[in-house]
Amino acid sequence: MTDVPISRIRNFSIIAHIDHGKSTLADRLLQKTGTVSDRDMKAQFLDTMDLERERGITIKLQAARMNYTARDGNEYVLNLIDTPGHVDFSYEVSRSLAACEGALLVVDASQGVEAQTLANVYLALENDLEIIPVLNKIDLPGADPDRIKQEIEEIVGLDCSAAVLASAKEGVGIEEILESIVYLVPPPQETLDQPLRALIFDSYYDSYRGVIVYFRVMDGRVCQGDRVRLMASGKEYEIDELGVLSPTQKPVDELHAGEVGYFSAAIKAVEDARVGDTITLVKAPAKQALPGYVEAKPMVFCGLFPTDSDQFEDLREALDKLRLSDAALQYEPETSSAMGFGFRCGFLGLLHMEIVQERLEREYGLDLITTAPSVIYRVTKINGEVVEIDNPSLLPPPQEREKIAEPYVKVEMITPEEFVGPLMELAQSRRGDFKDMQYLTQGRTTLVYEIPLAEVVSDFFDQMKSRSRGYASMEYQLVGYRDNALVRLDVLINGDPVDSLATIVHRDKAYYVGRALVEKLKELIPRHQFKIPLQASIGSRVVASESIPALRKDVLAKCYGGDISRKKKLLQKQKEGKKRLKSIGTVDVPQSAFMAVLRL
Ligand SMILES: Nc1nc2c(ncn2[C@@H]2O[C@H](COP(=O)(O)OP(=O)(O)OP(=O)(O)O)[C@@H](O)[C@H]2O)c(=O)[nH]1
Repeated sequence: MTDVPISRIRNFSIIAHIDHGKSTLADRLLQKTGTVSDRDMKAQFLDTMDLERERGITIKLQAARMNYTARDGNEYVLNLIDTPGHVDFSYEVSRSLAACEGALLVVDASQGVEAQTLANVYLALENDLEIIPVLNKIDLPGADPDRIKQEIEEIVGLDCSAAVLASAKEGVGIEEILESIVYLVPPPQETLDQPLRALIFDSYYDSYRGVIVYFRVMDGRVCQGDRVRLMASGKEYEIDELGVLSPTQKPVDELHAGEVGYFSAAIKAVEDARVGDTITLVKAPAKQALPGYVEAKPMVFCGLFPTDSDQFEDLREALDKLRLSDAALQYEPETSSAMGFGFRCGFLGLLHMEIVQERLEREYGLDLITTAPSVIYRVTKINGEVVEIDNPSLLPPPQEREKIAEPYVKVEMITPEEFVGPLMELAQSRRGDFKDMQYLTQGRTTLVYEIPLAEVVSDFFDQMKSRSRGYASMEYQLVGYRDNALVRLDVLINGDPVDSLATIVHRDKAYYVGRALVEKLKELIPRHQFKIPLQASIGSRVVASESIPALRKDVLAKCYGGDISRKKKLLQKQKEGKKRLKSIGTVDVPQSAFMAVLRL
């Protein structure tokens, strides 16, 4: 593949808000360049994971190499590097953008700029990319490209005179987009003579070949069979297979500066070849790694417990396997007096957490109880020691604590004007500090707040969507830690403290949260044959209490008459209903109770 001159290579990615048409556009580009024949065109080629397709979101980024003969008669190689569309994965987005010289900014011409779009445009600008605005969905009756152009110019400060009007669905404007990429996106730099440096922008685990690493060669060249070193991990490997993605894997002998490809090298787990790491040659190593490598750090934690304690080892195996393909997933064994043996797991964010839970249940057939998500608190003890706590039940007792700090995020929301009131109310009810408000075009507004992360990881996103009837979008980033008057709220069921229901809350909200929590639990825990007291307490002080009255439930009561098979069916049904219950002392508590604290 080295016959491609660097001047004819273009590396680009697509930035878009969810549903603005990124995948549809990528499909069209692959079709138009003949990279994928129409016959092979599976809808949305770039999203391969089942889960992604079902949820319609892009989680893992991938790449595709296209050959395009431009109007100037020359043949170009266009590498499309896909980016994940969710804030949890913004580090991966930034690395894939670092592998490009340009980006298509796809905006739905009937909807306009959204928070996610903005966040990714800023990442692209930080990486000095040439940005080409594309106004998609111009076939829609509500499309108003001129207004959206103006909006992009005002908000992003991007010249939209060369913006392309397109309909990915109907194949309009596709050639213009390809021509813009050729003419506007700069070619990679000529750095063939320098020692090899290649940037890993993605990797995935293949059970037969080990980890497959996707990379962009920044300097020098790499050949099949070369011995390479990953500069951050320090590990060395011999390349088994080197190739390009067209878009399926196709082996080649060599890749040089500017090119995008993959290699496999019997790498056992993705954590050995992390996104952002630099590949160099063992025999002629580069002096300095490429900038920007960071190890992804989990922000959200929760406990995962098998409903059936016999499944503990299965859960461990499943987590070990998932970890091979997900370097950001962290876990360690946790023992809870209420839930037994399980794992405390760390995730990049809420979506990441949901994806992992769903995969564990779906792909590994596990039946799990999940505790409410928590963040990392920084506790300064009286003796001056600072400890980080990701599990409320491990908070040192009050007499040992001097102060507790919690992480804050800057939340940026974009919303139609009429929802500004409800959204401000929401942010304030979540202890948010107002920072900024700006009017955009056409009655839309940006709202900026600093809010404790703990308040955002509960159902903030869902609330924002429901209060804005789905129209608002948001984005957040960590801004640091702040001391607050925080306390641990314990929950006692039938007199037993349930460690997995403990939460850390602001002192001013403790009474309210405690009250709401016991009321919710009363609703969620089924009646038993005895009365169950429910209490919320701070230390030994009970702040709220309720009780679930006793009930004698005889499912066979309705079944007078002697139909034995019907009786059996009812008993079986009752047994099934008991799955996903956890016995706390003598009380069966359903999964929903552990998440109750989220929905207060
Ligand atoms: N009318 C119209 N619909 C389009 C156009 N492009 C995409 N769509 C539709 O918009 C929806 C979202 O398109 P996708 O391509 O999945 O959007 P996406 O940006 O890839 O979404 P994520 O993968 O979730 O980030 C789909 O139902 C598409 O059929 C277009 O030009 N016109």
